[in-house]
Amino acid sequence: MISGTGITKTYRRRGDHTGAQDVYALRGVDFTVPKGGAVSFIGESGCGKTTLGRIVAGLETYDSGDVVIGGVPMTPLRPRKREPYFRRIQLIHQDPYSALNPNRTIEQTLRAPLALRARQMKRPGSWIGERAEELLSLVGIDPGYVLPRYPHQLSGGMRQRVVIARALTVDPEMLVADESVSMIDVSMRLSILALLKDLRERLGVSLMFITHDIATARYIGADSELYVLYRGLVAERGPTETVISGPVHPYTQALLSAIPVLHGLELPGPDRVVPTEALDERRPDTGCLFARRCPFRSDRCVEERPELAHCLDPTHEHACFHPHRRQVIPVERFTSGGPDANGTAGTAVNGAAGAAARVRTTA
Ligand SMILES: Nc1ncnc2c1ncn2[C@@H]1O[C@H](COP(=O)(O)OP(=O)(O)OP(=O)(O)O)[C@@H](O)[C@H]1O
Repeated sequence: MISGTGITKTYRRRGDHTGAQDVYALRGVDFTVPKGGAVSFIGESGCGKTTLGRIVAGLETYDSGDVVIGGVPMTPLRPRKREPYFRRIQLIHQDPYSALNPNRTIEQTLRAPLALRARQMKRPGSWIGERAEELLSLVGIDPGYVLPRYPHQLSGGMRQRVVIARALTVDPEMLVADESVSMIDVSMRLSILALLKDLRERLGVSLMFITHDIATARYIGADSELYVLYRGLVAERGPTETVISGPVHPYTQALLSAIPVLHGLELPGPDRVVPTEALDERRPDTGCLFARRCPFRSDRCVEERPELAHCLDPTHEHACFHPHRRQVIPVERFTSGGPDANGTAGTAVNGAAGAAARVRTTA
């Protein structure tokens, strides 16, 4: 199990004309990824998703809180002692092209980490080549074709599979997929998501999915958990289907209503939620961070910050003083008819969101 408690991260910037600049990227995030489980983090740009993923993968420092890997808290450990733990968590970058060294063939790319692994596991040299082929087959590409080639000779989808194969060289406990399908051709997206889902089932590897796309979060597993991040805090969390079908926090409702195939919230209606705001993360706001955009705002929201609290279902939590339960009515087809602009695979992925197409007030 991998968890985080109270993780905060503030980027210190040198001041511009407005003075001192601290950017509050994470303001105290708790999460748990069970062994073999899948957890998605969604939220709009700048809410801290990537920062959290990088912290969990050991690639970014944090100010306070802790990351606990297999029961071992990382904060008290010296950086060198943390390394073997963080190696169990592998980040899959959103851009498979920049993630691979253009001057190395795929064989060279895989050999380096596998040689290290062979030493750790006391395997003979012949194991390295065999394992490289095995891993490429596992991610669904022909080793004979791919091994001698350079990244630029492969399609984006193939490159992303190579990146996943490289992540698997260390036998990770968890993969952190940060918008891992956002930069590849839409026709390949669904197959990469299917691959990650398949790896979870076959290898028991946990998945931490970072995305702005609720449909991607939904696709990755019916048993997964969804965390909705807003300005560095968890606004709502719970089983993915529960959150999508009964969003409680007004921000989650606004996110759902923003999906193009949705009809929007009937009450209060997306027009009553201020849809965008030039986020200024340099202000240490008091009260609820969503208050300025929220149609349900009260004086208490402005003065006091809501903590996560249980909904009726104890696995479902929200940070709102005025939770309004709404229910999503699944629809079978797009009402607009025909595939969307994303093409066939995009339709399939977004089709999952299409099922969450109407939201109505139940309480
Ligand atoms: N290296 C950095 N220096 C200063 N500020 C940073 C740095 N990295 C991120 N930030 C700021 O921290 C906040 C959170 O950024 P982060 O990239 O984690 O958000 P995100 O939700 O992943 O956004 P996106 O979906 O656009 O990638 C943003 O306000 C961002 O501008």
